[in-house]
This record gives sequence, C-alpha cells and structure tokens, in this order.
Amino acid sequence: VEEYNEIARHYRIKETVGSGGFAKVKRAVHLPTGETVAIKIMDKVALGADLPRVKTEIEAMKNLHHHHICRLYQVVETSRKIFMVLEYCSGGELFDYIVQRDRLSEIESRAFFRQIVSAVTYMHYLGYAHRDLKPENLLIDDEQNLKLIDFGLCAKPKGGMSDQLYTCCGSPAYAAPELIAGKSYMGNEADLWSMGVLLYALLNGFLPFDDDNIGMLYRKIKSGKYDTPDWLSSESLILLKQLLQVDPKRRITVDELLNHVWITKEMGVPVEWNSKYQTSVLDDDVVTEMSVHRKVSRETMKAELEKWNYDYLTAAYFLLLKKKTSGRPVRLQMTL
Ligand SMILES: [NH3+]CCCOc1cc(-c2cn[nH]c2)ccc1C(=O)Nc1ccccc1
Repeated sequence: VEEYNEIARHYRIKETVGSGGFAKVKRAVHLPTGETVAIKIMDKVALGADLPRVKTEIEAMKNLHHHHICRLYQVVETSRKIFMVLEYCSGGELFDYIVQRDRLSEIESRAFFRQIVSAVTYMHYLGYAHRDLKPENLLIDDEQNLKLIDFGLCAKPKGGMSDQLYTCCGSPAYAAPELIAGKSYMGNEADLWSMGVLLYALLNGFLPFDDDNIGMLYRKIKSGKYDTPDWLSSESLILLKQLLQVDPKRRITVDELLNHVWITKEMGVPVEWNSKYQTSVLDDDVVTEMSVHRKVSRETMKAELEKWNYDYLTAAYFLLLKKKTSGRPVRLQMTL
C-alpha cells in the first residue's frame, strides 16, 4: 500500500485500460485539476532486464513534446514501482479501430497516416527513431487525433541518425528486411518501412507480410512481395511501393514523404511536422493560478517549473495548460 501513497495523494485510480508485457495501464483522475490521465504502472522486480527500456522511454518522452505523441506528465518511482502519468486517449488503439471497420477508406487512411508522418518526422528531426511503429502503439484521443506511445525501444544514437543500430527489436511483422537480416541498419530507414506496413494495414485491414511460422514470415518480408487488392488506388500502390522497398537506400525518405502526391491529395498542403506545443515559454495564466494556489511569488513558481522535474508541479502545469487549450477554466480544485 505504501507504494501507492505518493500517487494516491493526487490521483484517483480507476479501471485498467490496457496492458502490454511488463506494464499495466490504468485510467485515473488528477484530483487538483479534475483531468483524466493514464497511469502506466510497472513493478521493478518483474521488469528485470527490461528496466533500462523504461528508463529509455522516460528520457525520450521528456524530450518529445508533440500533439501526435502521447504526453508524459509525471514520473513517480518508489522502492518497488515506477509510475508514468500519461496523456489519456479515450478512443483506444488504432489496431481495434481498423479491426472494427474491416479496413479504412483512402480518405480516412490519409487523415490518420498524415498524423503518423507528422509524429515520426518530428522524432527523426530530434534524432530519435521509434523502432516499434504499429497500430497497437497508436492511440486515438477524444478528437480523433492519433497519439504515439511506447518509446521503450526508441533509439537516439550517440552520433545522431548517421550512427547505425544493431539490436534487433520491435514486432516481426512490421520489421524492415535489413533489421531481421541482422545487418546494421539506420533507425529512421527502418521506421519508414514500418510506416509502409502501417499504411498497408490501414488501407487493407490485414498485413502485407504475415505467417504463423516465423521463418516463412521472414522470407516474405525479405522478398518484399505483397498482395495488391483491387480497391487500392494507383497513387496508394505507388506510395506503398516506395515505403516497402527492400533496399533501405532506395526507400522513400521522410522529406519526400511530407509532400508526396498521395499525402497531399484532397488536402492540398504538405504534412506540418513541427510541434503545436510551445514548451520554451511558460504560460502566464497557468503560472498565476499555481503561484496563487501555492502562495508563492510568480518568480519562485517559474523557477520551480523550469526545473522540469516531472513531479506533481510538472503534472499540474501540463494539465492546467491542457484545460486552457480545451477552453476549460484554468483552476486548481484542491491542494497541490
Ligand atoms: N498497446 C497499448 C496498450 C496500452 O498501453 C498504453 C496505453 C496508454 C494510454 C491509454 N489511454 N491513454 C493512454 C498509454 C501508454 C501505454 C503504453 O505505453 N503501453 C505499453 C507500452 C509498452 C510496454 C508496455 C505497455
């Protein structure tokens, strides 16, 4: 019980909304603001060798502030547990959304795919590769926006994107040929292959390379051959061919993807990958509410917030800011 005290002070924990491998994710209410959040709960002992993955995810999420990336609000570590307080996505996984509809129209696939391209381009420009892109790791929020999750495998090679990566990882059906061949590979190039598998899944409702036997699956991936159902438009086929290029050096790059003819069709504009979030300057209204509430000067509150400790102050700041951007009153309801 004492493991939960710190979290229980500011959150009312509700039902489990998902679990993946070594983590359980629960819906919760942030009591001071009334906002709903998701809390990813991990047991350090059960994590075992996976503990570094969690540290990788936490460090990456502290640097990734983008409207199509699930936001990290707070981290609480106790002797036995790690809690990550995250942005809540009420619409569940993109995976289930596709399954429920069999497949998506080209229009809807394009709307979602543009959001994925925006998030992945932003990561690549910051020097990160996700390395586990799949519909299970894309959640839908209450405004039909996609939010990317699970940065446990993402890599920020020391020497930037040019550094090669070696660890084989991610989910086989979405893994690039060069990655499963055990060769050294470029994280961003492998992400583009996975986006090809994702686009195929959006448009068809099934995977381009699939087999219960892992050996057969690898052979299909390395062949680069996949079915092309007759509902696919010619522009879709062209883009799929450019993403699912077995030779990573011939694969399309994110820069070519941003204004690709399929991507801009009906939309007229290229994908905007810059973040809509402004994190360098603190929001005045939020600072005022928090400093008044805490009975400290604005300067003191600003200095505390600018440490970005991802503690209860960071969480209160981000959640009050989210209330403000959603047009709700910037008010704290109870003691911080
Ligand atoms: N496939 C997703 C299962 C639910 O997982 C999450 C849900 C939310 C979520 C739910 N609502 N809003 C956010 C936020 C984060 C995760 C997550 O990171 N899951 C996970 C990833 C890797 C290993 C173990 C667990």
